[in-house]
Amino acid sequence: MKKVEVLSDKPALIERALQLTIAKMTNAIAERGVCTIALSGGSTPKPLYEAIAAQHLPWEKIHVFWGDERYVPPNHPDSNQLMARQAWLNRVNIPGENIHPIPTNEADPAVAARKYEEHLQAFFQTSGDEFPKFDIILLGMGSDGHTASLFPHTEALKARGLIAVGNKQEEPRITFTVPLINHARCVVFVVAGADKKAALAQVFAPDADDFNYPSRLIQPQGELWWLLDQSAGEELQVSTAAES
Ligand SMILES: O=C1O[C@H](COP(=O)(O)O)[C@@H](O)[C@H](O)[C@H]1O
Repeated sequence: MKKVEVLSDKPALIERALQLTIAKMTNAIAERGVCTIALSGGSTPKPLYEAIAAQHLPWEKIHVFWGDERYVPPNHPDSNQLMARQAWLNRVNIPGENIHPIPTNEADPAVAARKYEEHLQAFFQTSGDEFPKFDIILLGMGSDGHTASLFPHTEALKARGLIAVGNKQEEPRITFTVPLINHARCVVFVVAGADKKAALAQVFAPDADDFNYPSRLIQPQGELWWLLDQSAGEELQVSTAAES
């Protein structure tokens, strides 16, 4: 199931992303007693995290992971973990053990990737070829069509495990792989800004190159939502009807 919505502006986009995220969290808790959510980084989701922090939710039933991380210490201004803690997690009464950051303290990022993979397998009690099923994976998209830290024409796009080392030029990052994302129950892209328009046209084109526009590779078994603001999505032909 793929749904695309174009919202009038960024505040409307964040409001819709909030409504959808809360609905999916609430459903997961009602159905399975717990919600597992993976967060995106970058600049777009910060107001979404601030809005989630203002909700009354059963925080002890929510487990928070990250879909990608820059390979910097957790107190570095570029850290996706730091941004989510400041905007959301430090503001609510969520137990520390429900927060599952990507480690960035190993000399070799590949070791950190393997440790996060083991952490996921232990938490979800999966092994071998089995993939965890996240209730919600939030994603952003860069103006080059990357998502998480799956950059165009990088080895990480071909990874078949859970976690890979992604590279932005020479800079290492840790990222969920395409198959891990595609096993989610619900994937929500939240994309804002006119600089995303050209890449979005390629991501939605019937015959573009998946390795040039990695967001095309995200085709989950569960729901796929693309929430766009008007400046990003104005040239796409899509319905604006809201549902959840
Ligand atoms: O580098 C990253 O960028 C994307 C998009 O970020 P945005 O600033 O354009 O919102 C993000 O989804 C990813 O998590 C992040 O590491």
